[in-house]
Amino acid sequence: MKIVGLTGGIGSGKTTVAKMFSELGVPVYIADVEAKKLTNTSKVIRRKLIELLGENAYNKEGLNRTYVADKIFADTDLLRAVNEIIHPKVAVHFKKWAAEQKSTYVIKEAAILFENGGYKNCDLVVLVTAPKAVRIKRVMGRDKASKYEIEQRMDNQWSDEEKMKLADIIIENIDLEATKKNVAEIHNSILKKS
Ligand SMILES: CC(C)(COP(=O)(O)OP(=O)(O)OC[C@H]1O[C@@H](n2cnc3c(N)ncnc32)[C@H](O)[C@@H]1O)[C@@H](O)C(=O)NCCC(=O)NCCS
Ligand SMILES: Nc1ncnc2c1ncn2[C@@H]1O[C@H](COP(=O)(O)OP(=O)(O)OP(=O)(O)O)[C@@H](O)[C@H]1O
Repeated sequence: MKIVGLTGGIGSGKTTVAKMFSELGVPVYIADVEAKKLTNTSKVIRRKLIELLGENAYNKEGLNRTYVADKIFADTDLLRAVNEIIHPKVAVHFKKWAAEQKSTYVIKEAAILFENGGYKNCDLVVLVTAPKAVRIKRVMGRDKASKYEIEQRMDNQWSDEEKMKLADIIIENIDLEATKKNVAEIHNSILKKS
């Protein structure tokens, strides 16, 4: 079974694209969603995050996302330390999940697949791109986040130019219908080569 990585910067549309693969019957693993679940279910992660960020890292609902985001996206060392706590656990969880799937290939969607080296465990990497200004507008519409908060996250992610050097396939996600057609073609091509 092949592992196809799917990545892209904040607001590029990778979750939208992941959904299109899912609609074609491909099992999709959304690393961000699973990472969030693990921050609330893993006692080890909880203990380490509290050690690193203080008691406020958690509240009654679980991970205090606003508090954590404010801290880590303004401090590269803290962000790296948080990634080092969470990402190895996600990698183990993904491996287990992938082993249970019965399909020619699976999609692993992750925002920072290149940045954390996760792409090395993929047979193929699909990169979703869109101009920065478009991405900012999309996320402002989706999350009610400020331009500053979005740019802070972008600064902690590689640029599209850097990612393009390592990607196998690039989807420029502007027009949704064109993207859907592109996804269907990529899907057929992966199936044909398998
Ligand atoms: C830091 C947290 C609490 C912020 O939560 P919040 O609801 O504000 O943002 P959300 O999770 O929806 O993320 C929105 C986007 O921010 C960017 N982003 C999130 N985490 C990271 C990261 N570690 N490094 C760079 N960019 C990131 C991504 O583009 C992501 O899609 C949350 O992202 C989290 O729990 N992160 C840990 C899991 C993780 O590392 N996920 C990212 C890739 S697997
Ligand atoms: N081609 C498109 N045209 C218009 N809106 C789009 C397009 N693609 C995605 N969107 C919208 O833009 C927003 C961001 O898309 P999506 O959540 O898929 O991005 P993402 O790359 O997963 O972002 P993040 O890294 O923040 O999780 C969503 O509200 C989505 O509906």
